[in-house]
Amino acid sequence: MAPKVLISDKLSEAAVNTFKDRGIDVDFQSNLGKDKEALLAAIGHYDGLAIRSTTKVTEKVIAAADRLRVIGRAGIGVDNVDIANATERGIIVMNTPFGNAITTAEHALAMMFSVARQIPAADASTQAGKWEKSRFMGTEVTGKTLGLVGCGNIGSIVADRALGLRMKVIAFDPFLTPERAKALGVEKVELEQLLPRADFITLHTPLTDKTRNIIDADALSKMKRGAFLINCARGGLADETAVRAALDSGTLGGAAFDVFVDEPTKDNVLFGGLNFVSTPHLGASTKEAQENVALQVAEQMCDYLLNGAVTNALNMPSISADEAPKLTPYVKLAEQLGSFAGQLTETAIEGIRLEYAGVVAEMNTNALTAAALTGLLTPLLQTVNMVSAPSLAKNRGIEVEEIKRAQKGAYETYIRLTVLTERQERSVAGTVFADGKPRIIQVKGINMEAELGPHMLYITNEDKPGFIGHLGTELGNHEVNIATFNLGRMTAGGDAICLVEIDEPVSREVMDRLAAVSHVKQVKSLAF
Ligand SMILES: NC(=O)c1ccc[n+]([C@@H]2O[C@H](COP(=O)([O-])OP(=O)(O)OC[C@H]3O[C@@H](n4cnc5c(N)ncnc54)[C@H](O)[C@@H]3O)[C@@H](O)[C@H]2O)c1
Ligand SMILES: O=C(O)[C@H](O)COP(=O)(O)O
Repeated sequence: MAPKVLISDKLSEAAVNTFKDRGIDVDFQSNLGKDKEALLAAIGHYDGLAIRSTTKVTEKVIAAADRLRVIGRAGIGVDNVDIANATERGIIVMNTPFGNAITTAEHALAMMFSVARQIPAADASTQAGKWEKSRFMGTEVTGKTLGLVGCGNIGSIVADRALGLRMKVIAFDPFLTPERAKALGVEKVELEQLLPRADFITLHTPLTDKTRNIIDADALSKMKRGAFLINCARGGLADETAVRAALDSGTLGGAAFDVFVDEPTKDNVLFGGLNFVSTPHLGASTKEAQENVALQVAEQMCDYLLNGAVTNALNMPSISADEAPKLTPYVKLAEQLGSFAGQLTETAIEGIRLEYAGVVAEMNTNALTAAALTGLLTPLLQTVNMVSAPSLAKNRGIEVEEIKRAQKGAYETYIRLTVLTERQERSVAGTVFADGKPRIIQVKGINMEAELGPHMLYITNEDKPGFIGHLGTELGNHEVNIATFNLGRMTAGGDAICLVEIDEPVSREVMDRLAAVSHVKQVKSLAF
């Protein structure tokens, strides 16, 4: 029986034709995604679900999706899909990371011109029969400074176009290397420098714990008076109430938002604000982009449903069926090493070195390097997987070096990952034990044997008596349960590292208490 796909959002007909041409049964119900009950009733009949951002693929939908094998997002953001649940159910979630980037960058620029020249208000006034020529005094963009917050796919296209408009472009993006910034023709700056310098600020980051409300009342107060703010990325990057206050007070000369905290938004605090321009999440809505993403997602879904090939999956490494059983624990190890190093690195990464020793050196190290890059980039990029990680790293100017050694050390086989930044080199190494579970065996040259759990504390300290007791008491006092505790030290009384697995993440307050424990140099919470 041919696989059956449901399209539950407004996708280009190009997707329907692709599915049909490749022999897949397709139901195109473009409004089904808006009707939760109807979606729940229907989903059990399909092997594939193709969506945009309207359909919410919740735990409930996934539970009802008995046959579902693949969810294809025709677009970039997958915030509307419960990926953890899909993964648990063995359902692949794939997206099309580049298909609508140009179109969205163009929308951000359209929004910039809209606020610079107050076009929507001038249009409404003119069509109302008024001729308010003196009311609408605009701002020329030539020679002005555009501040990008986020300089990935879309941000870098915005930068390119803005340079063509003879703007000066500055960018805040912790993952942007100086070389990449130079190649793009943008000046890499810190957020604190960007805020007071930019005449226009445009947001192009994913919504993460670090970027939520990145433009809050404090950030707005540091901006140039009368500057303009554009958000065509994700609702929640800017605090809507604070932006409204800044429009009312004149701190902001205007703001243009395509995306909102709650969507669809019918009654928003920003509506009616002075020189506030809005569009209903239209960033990706051009015929060209919609055709790109629809065609791409349909091809990817067909490849998977018909041949088992995996492209742009967010929750599955691309490994062939033969290799899978041997490689899987090492993929997990490589991803953990990357994630560990990525979470410890706070400056731009210039390169990484992967050393494969022993039996792992004979395996598909390309897949393992891709897994390490996935772990490394995941804290910063919205959608990264083993397929996209190597090219994303390359685009960002991250050099990747692989060294393979046949000889064994103390361990039969191990992987060491070294991150190279402007300031330093930092290594972390691990192995896979006979139980198939990865272990960390060395951090910054200090030996230890630690299994990584979902919530970890990484502590660097001086190896001095009393430290463990003090730390344990502090954790106990705050009801933090320790699952595992691992210590390693360079020399007796010298630098030491402590990796603690805890049952729940700890609060900022507890982190501050731990940082104050005697002999502690640094405390970080890590998530895996
Ligand atoms: N409005 C729309 O219709 C529309 C369309 C497409 C994409 N988007 C959204 O646009 C955003 C950007 O998409 P993209 O494809 O360019 O993503 P991307 O992953 O290519 O780029 C995101 C960039 O943000 C940077 N970043 C991450 N954390 C940061 C932080 N704390 N501070 C500063 N920079 C940080 C990353 O280093 C990366 O370079 C996403 O939120 C995406 O969902 C919106
Ligand atoms: O993440 C995306 O690709 C955009 O937000 C576009 O969303 P849409 O497909 O619902 O227009």
